[in-house]
Amino acid sequence: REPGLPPGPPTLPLLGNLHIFPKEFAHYKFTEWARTYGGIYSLKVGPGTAIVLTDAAAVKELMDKRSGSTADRPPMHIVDVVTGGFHMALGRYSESWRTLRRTAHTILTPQAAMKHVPIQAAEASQLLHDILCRPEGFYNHIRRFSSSVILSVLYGKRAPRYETRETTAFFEVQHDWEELMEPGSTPPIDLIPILKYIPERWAKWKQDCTKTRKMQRRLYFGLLDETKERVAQGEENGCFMEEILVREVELGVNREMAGYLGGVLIEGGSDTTSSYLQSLILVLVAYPDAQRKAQEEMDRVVGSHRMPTLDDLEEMPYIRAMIMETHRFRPVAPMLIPHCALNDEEYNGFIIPQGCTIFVNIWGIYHDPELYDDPENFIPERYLLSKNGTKPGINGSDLRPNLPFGAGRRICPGIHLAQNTININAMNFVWAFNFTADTDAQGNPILLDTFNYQKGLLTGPRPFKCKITPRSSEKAEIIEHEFLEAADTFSKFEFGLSEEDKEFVTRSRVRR
Ligand code: HEM
Repeated sequence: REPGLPPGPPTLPLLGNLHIFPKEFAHYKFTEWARTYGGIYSLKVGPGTAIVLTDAAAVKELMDKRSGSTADRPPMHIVDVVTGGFHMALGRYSESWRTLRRTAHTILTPQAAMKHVPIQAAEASQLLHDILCRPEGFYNHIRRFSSSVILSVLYGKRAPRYETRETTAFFEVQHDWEELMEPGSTPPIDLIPILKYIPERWAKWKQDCTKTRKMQRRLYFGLLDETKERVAQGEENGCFMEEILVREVELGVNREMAGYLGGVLIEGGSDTTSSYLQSLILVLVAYPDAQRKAQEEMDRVVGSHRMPTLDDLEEMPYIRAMIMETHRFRPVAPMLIPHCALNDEEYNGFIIPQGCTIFVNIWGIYHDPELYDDPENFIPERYLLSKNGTKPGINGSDLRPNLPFGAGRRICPGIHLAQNTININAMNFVWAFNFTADTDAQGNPILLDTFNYQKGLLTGPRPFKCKITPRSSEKAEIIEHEFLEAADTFSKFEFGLSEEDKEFVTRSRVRR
C-alpha cells in the first residue's frame, strides 16, 4: 500500500488484497472492514487501488461536490468489446457518455416522467389483476410489469405477457450479459491488458462477447427500427425514442448511440424496479406490524371505494416512510455502480489516487448502528422522526433521500420514472392485498429469510413464497374494473403483438 492511501487490510506482495477480495456479496465484507478500518479505507488489487467509502460526509464531499473528479467508471474491456463504448451506465466519462447522458436527461426530467404516469398506472392495474388471478406467480408478474413499463416508455410497445417476445429476449440476453461481467468469468483483462490479444478461437470469453453483442444488437436495434417504421406510418404514441428520432441531429445522437441508449435504459429500468417491488413484498410479509400500520393509513385516506392515485401520497407519511425504509433496509444497488477517479484528490489527509476504483458502500452506511437505531430491523417510523431516518442526536445532513439512486454526475437518470413506479405500486399493494407468510403442512407460518438475495452488483430477493389475498371482495371488483378500464391506454402501446399475445389480450379483457 503506497504511503498516503487510506488504511486497509494487510497486503501480500504483488497480490495486495486480491486473495481476500470478496467474489460475491462484497457489501457484507466491505461493511465488516469499514467497522475495522473506518469510513474510508483502501484495498490493493494487484497494482491497482480501490477506495471504499462507508461514510456519508466523504460521499457528499468526494462523490457529490467533487463529482467532476469522480464521475469516471473503471475501465472494463468487456463492456467496450460488447457495446462498442456506448454503454452509458458502465462506460468511461467521455464525450459520447456526455451526449448520451444529456439525451437521457432531457427526456427523463420530473416533468417528462409525469407524461408516462398513465401507462405506469395502467400497467400497475394489470399487475394487481395478474396477482389477483394468480397470486403464486407474483414474482414474475412484477418482472413483466417492469419490463412492459420500460418498453412502453422507450419504444411505445408493451409486453402483455411475461412470455412476450421482447421480454423473453431481454431476460435471456441480460442473463448472458450479467454472467459475462461476473468477476472470474473472464481472465483479468483489465489488469493484464496483453490478454486482449489472444485469438478468439482460444478465448471462449471472446466468443461469448460476440454472441452477447449479436443478441443485444438484434433486440435493441430491432426495437429502434420498429419505432422508426411506426413513426413513418404516422402512428406516434409519445414514447422516448420517437423524440430522439425527431431530435437526433440537435442532440448529436447517431444510430449506434440511439440503439445502445435505448438498450442501456432497458437494462437500467427492468430489474431495478422489479427488485425493489419484490423486496417491498418481502418486508410486508416479514414485518406484519408495518403492513398493518400502512393499511390503516391507506384506509383513513383512501378508503375502500376507489384505488389510490399518486396525489394521495402527500397525505400518507407512513407509506412514504415505508418506501424510504425499504430503500435503506435492502438497497437495490448496495454499492451503487463503481466509480473511478479522474484526478488525484486529497481528503482528510488521505490521497485518493487518479485511476482508483471507488465503491460507495451505501449498504454499510444504511446499516451503521452509529447512525441508525436497530439498523438490522425494518422500522419505517425512523423516517417519521427525522428526514434521513437517523437516530436522535445524530446530524444526518450528510445523507440525502435519493442516495440509493447514486451520486454526482452518475446519479440514476431514471430516478423520477422509478420513483413514480415505486409510489404507484407501493400504494396499490397496501390498498389491495394482505401479504402473509406461507404455511407448512401443519399450518405454521414459514419464516422468510430476508437475506436470501441474488448475487451481483444489482440485487433483489431470490424467488420466495407468500400468500397474497385481496383485502375485500369490493376491492377485487375494483381491480377487475380498473384493469378493464385501462384497455384504452394499453391499446396505444399494443402493436406488432404475436398471435399468443393477441389471444391473451382478448381473453383477459373479458369480465370474469
Ligand atoms: C428502483 C429503481 C432504481 C434504482 C434503485 C436505481 C439505482 C441506480 C444506481 C445506484 C445507479 C448508479 C449511480 C452511480 O453510480 O452513482 C444507477 C444508474 C443508472 N440507472 Fe438507475 N435505478 C433505478 C431505476 C432506473 C430506471 C427506471 C432507469 C431507466 C429509465 C435507470 C437507468 C439508469 C442508467 C442508464 C444508469 C447509469 C447512469 C450513468 O452511469 O451515467 N435506472 N441507477
